[in-house]
Amino acid sequence: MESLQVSRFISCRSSSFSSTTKLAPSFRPVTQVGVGSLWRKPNKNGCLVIRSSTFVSDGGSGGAAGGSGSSQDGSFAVEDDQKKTNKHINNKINKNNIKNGNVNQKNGRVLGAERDDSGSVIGFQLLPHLGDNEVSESQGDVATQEDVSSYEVEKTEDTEGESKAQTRVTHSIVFVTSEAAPYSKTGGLGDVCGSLPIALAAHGHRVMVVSPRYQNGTTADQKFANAKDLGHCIKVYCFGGEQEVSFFHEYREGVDWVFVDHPAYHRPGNPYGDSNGAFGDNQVWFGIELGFTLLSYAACEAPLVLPLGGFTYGEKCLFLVNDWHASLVPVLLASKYRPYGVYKEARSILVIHNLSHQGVEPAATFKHLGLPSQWYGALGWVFPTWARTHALDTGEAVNLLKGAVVTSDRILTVSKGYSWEITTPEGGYGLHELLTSRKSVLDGITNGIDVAEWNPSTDEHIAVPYSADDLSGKVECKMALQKELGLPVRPDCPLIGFVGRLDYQKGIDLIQAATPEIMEEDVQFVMLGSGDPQYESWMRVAEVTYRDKFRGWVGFNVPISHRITAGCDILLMPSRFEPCGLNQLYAMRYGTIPVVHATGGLRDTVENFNPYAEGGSGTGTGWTFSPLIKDSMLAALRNATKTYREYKTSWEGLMKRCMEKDYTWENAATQYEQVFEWAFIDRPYVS
Ligand SMILES: Nc1ncnc2c1ncn2[C@@H]1O[C@H](COP(=O)(O)OP(=O)(O)O[C@H]2O[C@H](CO)[C@@H](O)[C@H](O)[C@H]2O)[C@@H](O)[C@H]1O
Repeated sequence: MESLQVSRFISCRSSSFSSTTKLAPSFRPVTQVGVGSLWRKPNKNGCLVIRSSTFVSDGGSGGAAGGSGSSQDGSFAVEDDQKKTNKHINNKINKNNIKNGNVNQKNGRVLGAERDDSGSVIGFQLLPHLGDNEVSESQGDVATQEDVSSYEVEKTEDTEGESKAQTRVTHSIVFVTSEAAPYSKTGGLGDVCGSLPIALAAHGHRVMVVSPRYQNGTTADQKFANAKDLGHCIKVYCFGGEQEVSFFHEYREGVDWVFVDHPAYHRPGNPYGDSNGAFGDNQVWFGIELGFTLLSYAACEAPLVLPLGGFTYGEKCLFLVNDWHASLVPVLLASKYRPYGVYKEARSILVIHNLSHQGVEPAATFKHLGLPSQWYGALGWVFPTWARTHALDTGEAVNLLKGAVVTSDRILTVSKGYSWEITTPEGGYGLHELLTSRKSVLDGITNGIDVAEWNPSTDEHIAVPYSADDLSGKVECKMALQKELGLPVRPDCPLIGFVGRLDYQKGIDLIQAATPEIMEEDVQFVMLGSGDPQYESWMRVAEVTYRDKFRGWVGFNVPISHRITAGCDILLMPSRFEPCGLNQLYAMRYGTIPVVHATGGLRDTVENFNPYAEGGSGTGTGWTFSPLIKDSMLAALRNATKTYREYKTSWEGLMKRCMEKDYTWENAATQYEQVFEWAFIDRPYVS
């Protein structure tokens, strides 16, 4: 089971549930979430009551899922309150329509909300009917966004130069992720969840990102300094007890960054492990399952209970569920919300950044997740016989990612190539048949990059700025890097780089095997990475062995990653599989030529160099090699270094073509929007 990076032997705790729904007496509002957790709002007595009367209890454990029979308790109060709220909003909109001369509201459309500087909604834009240019404005009370349809008017010019209004549907989007740059990035997932939300917000969507508030006692804690405690708690019943979770919030670049706070996120190390390795593997620390279970629960409640900028996101939202850490979200929607009339119109999209991590736990973990027992099948997973530890091992497990595969409305991967690979036995890590069964809702969208952060003409981390029009600064960046790393300063010597996690996925073993032969050439090689201690040690040894040619920087260092990207001539990525890959995109933007294994997103984004095309001026942006063996990698590297040395004009053409590629998030965000539309056209997959 080396390739399937799952842990199988995590200790479990007992669970108890409660459907207590009373508002805590303290100032901090506390919402309790257990079996039967539903959207609720205070009734006249200040109690939080839930819609289905069956679920209202006065505390204690054992609240069971039941039918939706009526009673004389608070459930009707909620419905009444809800109707009143809607009526109030409708009245408000009508009044403003009349005030603004738009009396024909019946045929009208409510457009996007208007916000003040802090992000609070201060009014809604109304359009009398689709295609009409007239837009009136209203000042409304705060409300949930679902109370209004979300449309935006864009003024565009048609071919005759006349301006005309177009409508664009906007959504309330909730990203759920274990990491987001700049707060908690450890890899590409953090990059994507730090940038895509901003790009979507710029398109007019209301966007929230829910991720943990990690505190590990280092200066990294400061990254959360601007996030303020919202003073709102929820209680979740899982892992054998009542877990109190609170929320912090920062509004930045048009996005609501919501951080879930709980002691499970307060410990040394990164989100997935400490110096002893990944938490799941060392069997010592169990907080990772608890932490990510709470993340999903909190993310489901956040749109309902957090009045961000004055009003909640409401039920009609779109959850973007990133990887296994957030995979309980669609399961919770299907098992604990929709059966009771909540989130009926919400949709969820599973975004797979890396299928090799699935969140697989012993079957006994299921009872700690707080899910109704009949939902075991959604998560249940059986290891193939060869992967079992002994003759009596039944191989039974729960697989969180599988839960999302079978309950989310759509599935996305981060490149088209990878979306196909995961439906094959080689790339599907045991889920290929399930993924194939959902092929009609499976798409791939290539990641974008943050072109502001990764811009060689403005990058503050590099020695000298440069651009495709003036490449002179690049060689100075190279010399500065050689100097900084204590390598001989040789501007003409090909400098090869690697940046990334030191992981089986990234083909470090191949680099290790090929290094003696690479070092026979007149080249220099720089590696930056952290991860598997075995590879970290090897890098240290290689640095000593090849003192004038090799540098291995062990650690996670963003400024150095920029300097390597700018200073190297060639970036090596022999990834075993690569869902998208960001470093080759950064490299291309910096005129650093990628040499990559032809897999997944690498094959989609790097075009093999053809010196004879276009009448000899050449096409392509790098070298792709296959199969993944040492000799084919070495051959590709030799082609690259030979071109660098002997065909300067071709090399410059390669650099310029790379630098002119468009990998902005703008492009990707537009494709995401198309998938959002498809998600809302279909009925919820599990309703
Ligand atoms: N030691 C170090 N110091 C500084 N920076 C470092 C670093 N190690 C890695 N990084 C940075 O972390 C990011 C890694 O991104 P990748 O896309 O290459 O890989 P990752 O496998 O983490 O992501 C997964 O998710 C992403 C996003 O979808 C997919 O592109 C990818 O294929 C998939 O495996 C880059 O920004 C890189 O510069």
